[in-house]
Amino acid sequence: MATMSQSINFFTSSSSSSRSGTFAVSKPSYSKPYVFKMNPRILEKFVKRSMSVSCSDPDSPLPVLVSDNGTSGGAGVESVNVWSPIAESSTIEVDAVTEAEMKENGFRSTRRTKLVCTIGPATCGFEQLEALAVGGMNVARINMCHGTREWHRSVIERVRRLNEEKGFAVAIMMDTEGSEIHMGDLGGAPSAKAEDGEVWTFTVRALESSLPERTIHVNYDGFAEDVKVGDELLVDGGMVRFEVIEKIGPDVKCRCTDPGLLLPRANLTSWRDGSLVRERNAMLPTISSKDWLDIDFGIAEGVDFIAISFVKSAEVINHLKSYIKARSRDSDVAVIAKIESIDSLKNLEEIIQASDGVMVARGDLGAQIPLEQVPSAQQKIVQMCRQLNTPVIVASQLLESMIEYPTPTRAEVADVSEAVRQRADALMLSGESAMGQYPEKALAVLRSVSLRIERWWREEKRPEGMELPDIASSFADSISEEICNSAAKMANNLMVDALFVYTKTGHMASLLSRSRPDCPIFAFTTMASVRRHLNLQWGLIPFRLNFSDDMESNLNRTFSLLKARGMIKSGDLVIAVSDMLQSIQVMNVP
Ligand SMILES: Nc1ncnc2c1ncn2[C@@H]1O[C@H](COP(=O)(O)OP(=O)(O)OP(=O)(O)O)[C@@H](O)[C@H]1O
Ligand SMILES: CC(=O)C(=O)O
Ligand SMILES: [K+]
Ligand SMILES: [Mg+2]
Repeated sequence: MATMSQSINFFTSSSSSSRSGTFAVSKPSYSKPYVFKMNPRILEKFVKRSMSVSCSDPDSPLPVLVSDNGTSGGAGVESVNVWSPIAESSTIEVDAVTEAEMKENGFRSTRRTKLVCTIGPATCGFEQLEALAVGGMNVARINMCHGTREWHRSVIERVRRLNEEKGFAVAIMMDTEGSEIHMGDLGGAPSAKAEDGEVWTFTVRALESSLPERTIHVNYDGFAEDVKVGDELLVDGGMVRFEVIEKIGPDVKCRCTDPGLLLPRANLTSWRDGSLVRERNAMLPTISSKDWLDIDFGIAEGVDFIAISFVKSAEVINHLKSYIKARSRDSDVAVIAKIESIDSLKNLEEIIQASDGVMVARGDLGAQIPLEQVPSAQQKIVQMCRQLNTPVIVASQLLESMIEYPTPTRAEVADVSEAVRQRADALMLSGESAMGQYPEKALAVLRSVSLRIERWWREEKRPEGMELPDIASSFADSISEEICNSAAKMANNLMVDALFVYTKTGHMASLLSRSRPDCPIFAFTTMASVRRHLNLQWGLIPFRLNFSDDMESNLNRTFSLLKARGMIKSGDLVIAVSDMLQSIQVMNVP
């Protein structure tokens, strides 16, 4: 350790409410601030005189007590910058990766598109999760179709620990299984190959012992009654195809017409005369009894998002939202509607209105509508979500080949680019990160393609071309909406460096994000859970910060905190808005 010779500067602020005698210290190379405690009387004196103190004296008046790694510092510690003479709970929280990125490349070039990773056997260890967080994962998704309760709990626990220990704000999304019709788990085999012309039996029979050869269990009891001879049976939306040739009680004999690999629990759909068969299977509940148990589990574990598979109407979303409220009054679990059925496309607007977020679940969607209709459906959903201010995730097969290979195909890169160009809030990895061979590489591809396309968009100064309708439902909301629309427009016209928003609920931040401004949006919020929710939304850099109703002092404090950590500099032009004050402030960082 270097000997101590540099000075400590106190940045005082008029509103410093808690001169409790604890203040935080940071040095650029430490990811976490050091926290020192000192005699409140002495601190008060420093604060009053706004003075610089030299710590070179071993008998310095600073009785330094603790640092973040538990060792006690003291007069012998390395030189440090004291950036806030206030309680440690009032420091600013942002993850080390964002901070480092902002310092290195400037915050203008931070990534705007958010990234969701499905966690599975390839990524469930603590180090693997950390590598994903470092690689830019904003949301970790667990799919209740796979894995045990204990497994899910351990993943949630590790993500939580990662956030606590490393300062990330990775949100957790729990995805329900839904009443989809799928195959059994192939008796433990990782896959099975179906060859052209082979006859396979799909059965609803409860099989006690191991499965006979070329026999697949189907989870839906009505399967054998719903299908007819001549129907086409699609596995995973057409990865493998069969023709139904005979029905014998609970057994359905099928001949393979398109060979391929059958994966455990793969989804099944049947088609008749070019359309999806909708018999009794259309009556299955959106939320099954197993899903309700999983939802209870998710609420109890405090996940940030619950994604509902095969949503048909807004009703189920509203039903779940009131259930969540009833279960836990101050729960803020957000509900994501997965658009992956024909019915959801019919009721798209009401579903988007009712939901806190939407997922374009192209995997199953492509099994329910002809594949060539998926791109236009995606574009329509993304646009409508933006208009109604609902965050939207584009999911499935973005980099499918990277499950096996370390580089993506050109077509996959073009697909990712298109989703970024449509300005979706987030992109999602499924098998690529859950069970693929190159999860980190796949994430790196999403990251670099997003950054490149976003920059291209800004450099080309592409006109927005989207009218944003008024969405406010009250006069107060209208004011917020007008302020955010105008602030975003001003930010573009004045070419400001950043938008700042101080928001307790996150609503103002989402309204700014909706405008997709050229500059990044620094969203300051008091609650860690709001910070995690904002991590799903386009262009937001969420910070946790305790702030007051006094905007002037909030701004001064934020400037000091961010300047001291090298995240902004004097002269940067900023526009600030807040929940508390109905105004737009434009200023240079002092
Ligand atoms: N928890 C898990 N345990 C084991 N394998 C998993 C797990 N999560 C995902 N996988 C594997 O990764 C693949 C892709 O994951 P993904 O979540 O996209 O599932 P999916 O089965 O395609 O269903 P969905 O339509 O719900 O997305 C799965 O088919 C499965 O093989
Ligand atoms: C993600 C998902 O559920 C799908 O694409 O079907
Ligand atoms: K699912
Ligand atoms: Mg699906």
